[in-house]
Amino acid sequence: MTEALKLPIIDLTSPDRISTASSIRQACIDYGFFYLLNHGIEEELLGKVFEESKKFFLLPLEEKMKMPRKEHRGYTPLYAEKLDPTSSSKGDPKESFYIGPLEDITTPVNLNQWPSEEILPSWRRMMESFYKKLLSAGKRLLSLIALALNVEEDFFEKVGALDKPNAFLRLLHYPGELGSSDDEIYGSSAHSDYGMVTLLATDGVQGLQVCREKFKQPRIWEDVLPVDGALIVNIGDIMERWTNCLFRSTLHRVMLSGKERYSAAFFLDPNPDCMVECLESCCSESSPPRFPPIRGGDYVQERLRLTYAS
Ligand SMILES: O=C(O)CCC(=O)C(=O)O
Ligand SMILES: [Fe+2]
Repeated sequence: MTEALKLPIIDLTSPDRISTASSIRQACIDYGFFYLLNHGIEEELLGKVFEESKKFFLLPLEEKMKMPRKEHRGYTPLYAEKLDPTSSSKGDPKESFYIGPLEDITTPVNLNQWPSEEILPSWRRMMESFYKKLLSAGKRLLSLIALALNVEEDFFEKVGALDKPNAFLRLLHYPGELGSSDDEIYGSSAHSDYGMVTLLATDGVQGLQVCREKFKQPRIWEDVLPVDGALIVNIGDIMERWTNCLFRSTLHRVMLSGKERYSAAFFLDPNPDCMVECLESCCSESSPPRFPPIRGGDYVQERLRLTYAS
């Protein structure tokens, strides 16, 4: 049995930033998840993004396989990824498409791959516009998160996290038909996200679940229902490290229901060279740093290597 969780709702445009920051702090301590309203992504754009996403995933496999995931950009077919590396399944039954930074960070050429304009004419323009708006919402949110952590609101800029952040937009498609093995009910198996924050849009089909106590057995899973007009935001492992586990990077998964599902996750990771080191406001003599400092890029790289290992 699962219960639906009543997550806090945060308004990105609220003029009372101090009270918003305080609500964010509580949400990140209690759940590591919240809903975000007034994020600046119009419903019309979101509708078009899902339409275009659907068109892409409907292409023949051989067309999609012309852009296999390379440098973490492009298409991943069904079962390519196993988010829970301890699971015995052959991989997660979902397909996806990754779009990386529009402005490249370490290379002179942009590494993104795009479907041909002849096949999907407005696809690239639409996804680029979506990416930019998500990045802008993410940056505004991080200034509130900084306030929530009792540091200056431009903290994440000052430490270099937001100077060309390593942000990835991932379009996801979960199939409508259920597979034959027991493991195939998990469209995304249990995992936490790797970066600072994730902003998630869904097509309204239910499936996301969270487990608030990741170290407790048996695990208790609660549904996160879609809320009209809201993005679902969650804290990632890098933020958990920064905050010495004050903010939780909560375990989550997607259950397949037999109903096709589309979603789009925006993983806002810091610039790879940014050092992630316990905030002074999150440690004390009685609560020393739990993790050594690490380069953001090294941390994320290792996590990705594990999920795409087999
Ligand atoms: O599709 C979803 O609702 C969530 C996907 C997810 O958690 C992920 O890709 O990290
Ligand atoms: Fe996730």
